[in-house]
Amino acid sequence: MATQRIPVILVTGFLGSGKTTMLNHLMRDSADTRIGVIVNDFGSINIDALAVAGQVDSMIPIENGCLCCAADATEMDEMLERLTDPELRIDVVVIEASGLAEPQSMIRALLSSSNERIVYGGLVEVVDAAEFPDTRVRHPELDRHVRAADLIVLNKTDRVAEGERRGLLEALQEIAPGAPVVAAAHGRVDPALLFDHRPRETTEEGFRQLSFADVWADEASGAGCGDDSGCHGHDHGDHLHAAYESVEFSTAEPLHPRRLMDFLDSRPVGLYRAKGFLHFAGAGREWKFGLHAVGSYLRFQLSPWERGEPRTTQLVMIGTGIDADTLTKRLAECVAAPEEEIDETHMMSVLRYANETD
Ligand SMILES: Nc1nc2c(ncn2[C@@H]2O[C@H](COP(=O)(O)OP(=O)(O)OP(=O)(O)O)[C@@H](O)[C@H]2O)c(=O)[nH]1
Repeated sequence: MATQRIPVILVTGFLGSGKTTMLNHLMRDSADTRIGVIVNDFGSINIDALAVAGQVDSMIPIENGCLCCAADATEMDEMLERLTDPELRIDVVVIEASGLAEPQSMIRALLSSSNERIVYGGLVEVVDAAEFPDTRVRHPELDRHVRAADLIVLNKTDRVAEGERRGLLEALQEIAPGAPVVAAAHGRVDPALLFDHRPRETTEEGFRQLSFADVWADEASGAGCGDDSGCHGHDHGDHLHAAYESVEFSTAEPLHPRRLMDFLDSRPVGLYRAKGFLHFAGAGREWKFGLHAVGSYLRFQLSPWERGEPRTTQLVMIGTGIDADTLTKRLAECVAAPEEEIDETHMMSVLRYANETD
């Protein structure tokens, strides 16, 4: 009897669009499905892996670099080999790409995989409804990413008015005619949209998966990677991540809430994305503050520290033209001195941005 192949679904989308949030939702809503996850983060501290840990059946984190460039077919195969080990009984594999990944390169690596236990399950592109119009101006190549998608998730619709939402849906239809688009808030999409995906079939609605030939055609038009990193066709100049850099900061010393807020309020324009966990001194010390900044958006998600969990601050900042030394120095200045008195009023500016967990 032929064994069922395991679908491998790619989740892409620009920095902070809501990929991890959607992944966590899928985990929570698919208790009957065993999901294997590959999480790729841009930076050596894998915040996304920390954010989905504990909810998945098996996970391989990949840090420090972009999977779309690191992964030639062999490397991707090694990761999939581990996740599709029959003993793990995984039903579906989801790869969360970094927010700067090149979808076509990843599709190509999957389509050329020699792993006979898998089948390419399609590309889901998450679009940030609040940021997309501006991001698209800065990065016109995002249109190409949207066109590569088998399913487009217009996320964060809670952050835009009804008229804007309609305009965005129309814009996405124009970019990718016929592609299915689903509007969502907090990544809450029906898991059946992903797992019952049949991207190899063409339907009347024009739902169609990119073929290997399409991907190579994109290569020829300049959408792929350079040869020197296991990619083919041209250089990395037009990859989103070519223009971006990441800076990491960690410390076991607690932070002063007001100084940290001063830092965030005056963060450099080029610093588009910041994420991680914060450990504050004083009134906030019992809480772990998840930090998310996307463009001008800022949110903290509070959760209690787990028993025995080391209380540390771990931050990843991603942007263009950011100066690592300056950022590191400014963050080091946010560390609270032992003799400093920190009371509840110092926490007020932080708590204004606090949210319940998604
Ligand atoms: N208001 C609102 N916030 C959202 C929604 N989806 C995600 N967020 C928030 O947006 C921030 C970024 O979400 P993530 O899921 O980490 O985004 P990501 O695409 O995984 O980010 P990167 O991996 O850095 O590219 C977090 O603060 C989320 O809580 C949404 O639909 N509405």
